[in-house]
Amino acid sequence: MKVQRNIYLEEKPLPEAQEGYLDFLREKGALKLKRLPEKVSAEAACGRVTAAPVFARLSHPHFHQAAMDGYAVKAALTFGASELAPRRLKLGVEAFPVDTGDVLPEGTDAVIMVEDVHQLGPDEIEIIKPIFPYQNVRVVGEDIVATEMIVPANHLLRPVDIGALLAGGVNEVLVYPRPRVVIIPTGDELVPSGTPDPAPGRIIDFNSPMLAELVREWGGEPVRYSIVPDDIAQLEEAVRRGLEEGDVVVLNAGSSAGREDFTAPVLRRLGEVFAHGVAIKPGKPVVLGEAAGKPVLGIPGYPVSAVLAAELFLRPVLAALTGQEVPARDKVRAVLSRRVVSPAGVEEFVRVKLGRIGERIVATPLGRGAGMLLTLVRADGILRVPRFSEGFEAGSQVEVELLRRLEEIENTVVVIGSHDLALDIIANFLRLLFPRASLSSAHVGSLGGLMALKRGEAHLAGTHLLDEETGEYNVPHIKRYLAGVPVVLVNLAYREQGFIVAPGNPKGIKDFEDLVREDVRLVNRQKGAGTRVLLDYHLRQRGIDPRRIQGYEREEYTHMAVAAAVASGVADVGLGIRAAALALGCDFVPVAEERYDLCFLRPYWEGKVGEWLRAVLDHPEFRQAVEARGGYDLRDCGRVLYVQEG
Ligand SMILES: Nc1nc2c(c(=O)[nH]1)N[C@H]1C(S)=C(S)[C@@H](COP(=O)(O)OP(=O)(O)OC[C@H]3O[C@@H](n4cnc5c(N)ncnc54)[C@H](O)[C@@H]3O)O[C@H]1N2
Ligand code: MOO
Repeated sequence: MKVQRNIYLEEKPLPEAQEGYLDFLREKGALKLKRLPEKVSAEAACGRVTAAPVFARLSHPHFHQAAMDGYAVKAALTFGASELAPRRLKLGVEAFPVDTGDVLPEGTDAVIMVEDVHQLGPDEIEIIKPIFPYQNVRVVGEDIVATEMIVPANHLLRPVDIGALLAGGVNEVLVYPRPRVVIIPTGDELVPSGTPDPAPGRIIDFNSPMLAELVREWGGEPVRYSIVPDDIAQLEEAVRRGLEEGDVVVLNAGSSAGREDFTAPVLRRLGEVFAHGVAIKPGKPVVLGEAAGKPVLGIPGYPVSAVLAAELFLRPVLAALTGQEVPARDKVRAVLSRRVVSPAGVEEFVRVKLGRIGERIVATPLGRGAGMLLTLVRADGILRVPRFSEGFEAGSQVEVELLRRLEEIENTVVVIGSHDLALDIIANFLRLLFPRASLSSAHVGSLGGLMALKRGEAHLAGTHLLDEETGEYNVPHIKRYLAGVPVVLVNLAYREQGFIVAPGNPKGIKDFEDLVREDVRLVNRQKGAGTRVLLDYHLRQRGIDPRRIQGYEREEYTHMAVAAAVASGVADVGLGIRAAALALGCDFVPVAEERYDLCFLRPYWEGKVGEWLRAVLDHPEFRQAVEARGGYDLRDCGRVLYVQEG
């Protein structure tokens, strides 16, 4: 393949970029470590990769060993023994007591198990069947024969390998040095991780520690440099030093097209750029190059892009430097719960949550932003949308690469619906009480949750939907939207809803009438959210036209997002729960008590999911933890409020 150079923010297809980069590095002699293999003690060699085959120095066992407790004998003496003609053997002359692992005494070649022997007296035993030569004996080299190869070159040493090396008398082993990866964080805005309260505009350098741990996980030795400002001369200096000290140099950020994105220019000065820009999302502006015979990579700054680009490009380089290949991830077939639209022309990596609902594994896409690291923390798998696809429809069968073991996914409780802080507390107690269980929650509003139940995409939904006609919570909506679906409705809590306002309530907001004031900006919840229904209900009762409210169109998906908008001054008021206001230091003006319930699909309430959740809801410490958040009343927590037949 012809190597293309110096193309600025091109969009190389992924397979071409991955294979092409390794070919490019190979041609440049940059896929070979410049440091020589080193000898390390076998005991400390786990996780290292052998640079040469390892041959046994000793046999194991290295002497004939008794394999059983009993008497060592010369087998020939026992031939012909039977019940009718028992054979007597003189102790210390013909038979010698031995224990498992003992050296076989001179002149003997078999061991009679102690169970097969009659002790006739202190000096004599009797047997009633013969024994064959080498029966119950571990002969020299039974396990390992001296000179035999224990492991080949390019072998990643595991605990069993270490055992075998030591058994074979090999105490030192020649391994590749761990590829030393110099990580250079760049950017004027960065402050070192651990900085307690970064000023606005300052960003904690959390990528370097994260990339360092990935490097370690992939068998490399990370070397973290301190933050380099956006200055081309200083960056060049850092890269030069990195090329001297390291086997691979990774620059983190400055890879895109911004005014201060110097990675590619520096690399062009010191070496060669193979690609700048790959048709992937996230991770597009990755820079792949070489300088001084060593791989140099520019990893984008957004954290999800950084992890993905490192996985796709750095990991294979580290593997190749020690003769390894990157293991493929396991895959699972899943049904997509929501539509995924993706731009054609790039291969997109969509993070998904997975859960088993009945017969199917359901995949729910998580947030797509390249800066949303928590989505990667919560992801169970990655759905790849191919380059020339525009995405997948809801309900389609897709293949998902697993980030967690399938067993964990089988034990995941899937909650979809309205957001409540108590769900996080449930997740925590679930883990404490049942270590193999976990809870995954997606926030799509109360109505969205009921619809997800109807489609069989969750075990349960969190819901607080007020019926405007009857003033009753949840049951009328369940009858309307889940007719014919067997469900069990269980109370989680009553909670206070009210106005979340800035500390001290500077705008003096007391009632819904205040929302139409000119100096008041609202932050709203999305349509279908129970809190939105509550707001609209009160507005209608008072005959207030929502169009008169500033910010009515501005929608957020969680109570915490509403509180954050108020706390940051983007809005003056939002309707939400007291706990969210307290959590972000806002003030709270209560307006209503509402009922927040959990609606289970009945088979899951009756199965292990219900068993787990009943244990959590009944747990006194769980109740205390929820009440401590403020604004919750758990008087009916765990009570079944409504059962619907199928
Ligand atoms: N005009 C264009 N702008 C951008 C493009 C583009 O193609 N044209 N690509 C976008 C994409 S996609 C990505 S990804 C980013 C990549 O940006 P850079 O690699 O140049 O990184 P920065 O701009 O310096 O930072 C982006 C972002 O990441 C944060 N960051 C950087 N380093 C760290 C670190 N060590 N720890 C934590 N966070 C870090 C940084 O503060 C920014 O928020 O460019 C888009 N723009
Ligand atoms: O492609 Mo960038 O890497 O999405 O955020």
